Amino acid sequence: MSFTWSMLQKLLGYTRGEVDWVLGLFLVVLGVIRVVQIVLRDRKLPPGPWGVPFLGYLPFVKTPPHLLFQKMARKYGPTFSFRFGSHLIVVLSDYRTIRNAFRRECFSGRPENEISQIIEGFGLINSDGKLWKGQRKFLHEKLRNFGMRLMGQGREQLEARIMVEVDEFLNTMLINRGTPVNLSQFLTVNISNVICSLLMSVRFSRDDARFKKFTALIEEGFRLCTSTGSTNFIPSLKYLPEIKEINGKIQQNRAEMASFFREIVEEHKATFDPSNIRDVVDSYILEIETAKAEGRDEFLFEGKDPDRQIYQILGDMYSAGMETVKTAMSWAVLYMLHYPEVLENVQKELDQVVGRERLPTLDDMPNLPYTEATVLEVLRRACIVPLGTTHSTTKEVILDGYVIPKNTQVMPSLYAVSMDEELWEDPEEFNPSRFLNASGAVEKPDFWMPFGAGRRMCLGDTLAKQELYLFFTSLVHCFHLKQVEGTVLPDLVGQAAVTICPGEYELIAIPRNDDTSSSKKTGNGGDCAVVNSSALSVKSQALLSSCPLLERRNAGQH
Ligand code: HEM
Repeated sequence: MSFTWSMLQKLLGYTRGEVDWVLGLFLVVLGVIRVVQIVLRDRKLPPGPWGVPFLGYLPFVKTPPHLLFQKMARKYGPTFSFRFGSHLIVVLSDYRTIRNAFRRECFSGRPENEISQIIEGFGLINSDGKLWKGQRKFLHEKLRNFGMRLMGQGREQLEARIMVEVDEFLNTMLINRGTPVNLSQFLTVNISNVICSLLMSVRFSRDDARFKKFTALIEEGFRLCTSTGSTNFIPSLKYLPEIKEINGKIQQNRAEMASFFREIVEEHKATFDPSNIRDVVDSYILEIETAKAEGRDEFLFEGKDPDRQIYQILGDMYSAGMETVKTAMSWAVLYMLHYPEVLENVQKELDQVVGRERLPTLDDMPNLPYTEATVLEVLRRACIVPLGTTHSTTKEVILDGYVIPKNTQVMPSLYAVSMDEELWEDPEEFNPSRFLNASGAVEKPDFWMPFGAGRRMCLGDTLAKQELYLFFTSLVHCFHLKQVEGTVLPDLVGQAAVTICPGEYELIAIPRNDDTSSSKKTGNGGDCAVVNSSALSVKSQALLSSCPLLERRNAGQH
């Protein structure tokens, strides 16, 4: 150091004190220029709090982020910004702004972070650009072919698939009638089976060791990724030994998931018949073959390993489509226990429209406005995915007069929208009638958006709505639902992570036909004409026998 000083002194012909002074001034000027640059740049950003150097606003996050962001929107306005570590975050809380922004391609990127580096751009949820666009279009089209559509041909195919699981779920409830049950545990296998059968023609039984392993891996994956969330904002944390260890476990967890999916894909390849496309895996195998034959495999996967892409798609669709629907169902039942008068109204409507001899179908939905409104209200009030997914800007953009730089993380505060007092009267209140107009028909406003909006809106919203409707209506049509005496129900605030889940609870289900004279004996020794609907069994059997993969696992060979 002293060598540098003396060199400088000699070179410039100044004294030591003068060099110190000039250098000091130079550093101050640099500092001032940087501050002015930041102020000028940030002046065009949406307003927001400052935070502290290096960590930004992270140390101030003491409440669940969706609640904090709702408060911040009241203080800074519906579009605000702050820094988490080195990342600039913009939160949108106004439904018009969310819709306007997310319909633009420049808001459809995904942030670069630890997880995206591990995933390496595979799959759908964490990919972006041309690859994401191609995958989303392809999956959207294939899922529609498998009946994921609101109207028209093919819808009954998906309905039959869901009803196979509803049937089994109701029978499990029947076996356990009159005793306290944890609904969420019973739902896991049947909701998993809907998405697994659609994706890869796999159905598990509750006690299947592979199912237990599979769900344990998914749950562990979620937990591990959440525990390293801070590295997404402060990347240097990844060098800490604990974080290194967790990242190693994430890699190991992913390798085990990949070997599970590899087995499924190899089995599909061995039994593949292009004239009988059974599921999403078959659709991919066919598309890859065709693309290769036509020399356009580059277009489909941008040169990436096609099998790895299928594994990631299966993992993405399963993790996005299983926990969310199960959580929505658990909320729906918890709301019914908190609001028994709503449950009674739903049951009355079902009795009048559907009758006591069969289960509700999708075709009944237009004639069940109060029931449909109840499902809409559960999705609004529970707001299962409170902050949607994090988007990223692919270039500098102007939104509502603000300049948002490239690579800014943009979060939709769906929770703030569903609890906005200017949009909803008494938003805290659970009130299905808010979705009914003066003539009693369902009216769904533009600001009902539990599935997000725009280009990256939920890909499974139709399936989710149909599953929720069929599981929920079938359950309440067949059973009285009661709180277990001497227990306290969980509150309606829930526990927040990526999704908001209700606390654990048990309930007692009593078959509704127990108290009518039209009871029939079921194979399980319970009394419930509706659960024993023979029309349902015919549909379910037809679906099961149409696909040997489904039939085999159902017969318990795995
Ligand atoms: C009640 C159930 C569900 C809710 C509340 C829900 C909600 C959401 C939300 C809010 C987003 C993010 C939208 C955004 O940030 O712009 C999303 C994305 C997504 N959802 Fe769902 N979802 C549900 C069920 C499902 C199901 C059943 C599937 C699959 C079959 C699914 C597949 C996806 C996928 C793949 C994405 C990411 C789309 C992309 O990145 O392009 N979701 N969902």
